[in-house]
Amino acid sequence: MAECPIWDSFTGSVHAERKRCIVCPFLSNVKAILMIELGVNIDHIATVRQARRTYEPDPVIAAGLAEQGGADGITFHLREDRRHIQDRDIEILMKTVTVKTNFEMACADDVLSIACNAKPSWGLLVPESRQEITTEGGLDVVNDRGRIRDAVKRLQDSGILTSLFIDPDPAQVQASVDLGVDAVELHTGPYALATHQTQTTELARLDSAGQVAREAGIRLHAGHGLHYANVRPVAALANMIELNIGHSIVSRALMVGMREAVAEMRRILDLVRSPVS
Ligand SMILES: CC(=O)[C@@H](O)[C@H](O)COP(=O)(O)O
Ligand SMILES: NCC(=O)COP(=O)(O)O
Repeated sequence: MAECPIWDSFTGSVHAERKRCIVCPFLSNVKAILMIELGVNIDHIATVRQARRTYEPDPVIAAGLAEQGGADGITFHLREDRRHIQDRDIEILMKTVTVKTNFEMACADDVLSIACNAKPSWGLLVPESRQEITTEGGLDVVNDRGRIRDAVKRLQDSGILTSLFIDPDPAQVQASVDLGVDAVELHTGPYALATHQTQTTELARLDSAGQVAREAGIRLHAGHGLHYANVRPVAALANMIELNIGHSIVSRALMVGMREAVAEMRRILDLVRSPVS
């Protein structure tokens, strides 16, 4: 069977001839219509643990509970400052997670080396600065092509599917496509922070950026700041394949537990794509 985005997402393999394949775009469309993949980011389980520099709560256990709640993938961001996820977490997660692993990192030599050794399903390159409270924007692929291309190649040479965290800007999407990545993850922070009046505009930006990805036949992902009340319009965007959500799920998990918090988000996403919705 020729490997295609659907086959890729289940096996983590890459369809080398996707560019010329006439089946892939069709199957990718079918999959995007049928289901949204939920990547659960467990960073902020580790934030609580690091508040005391202790052993609990353990993001590894949270990942297992997230899987039981219906996560299609586990996302973790090994920051250069190690403010939350630790190298130890990566080592154990790679031995215990049974769904897709999505390793977020800056284009930095040390974390790239760790990722290439760990060999997660996906590597998501994100911008990073020590002073930021959280990720503030997307990668500037248009103006930083060389450094990003080198990081993408290192991951691809290790057999890792690659994605770039970018602002919803068609030029950034096209620059990402030109680097040969397997997906782009659109930064939904501005959408999440938008007022009722500007949210429609932000959604339109996400949709127009997503159109470039769709036409190029690469996977369309989104994340940052999504929560139970604002996720549906983003999930409903044409050909949206995967959402990565962390802070809001972990916040809900503090009240109802990780498994239930993930299951609640799963139910919302399934309603968005079910024929009855
Ligand atoms: C890129 C992104 O939005 C998240 O995946 C990121 O990992 C947020 O985590 P921080 O809270 O560490 O910025
Ligand atoms: N890449 C986005 C992600 O993994 C989760 O971001 P957030 O939901 O914690 O803001």
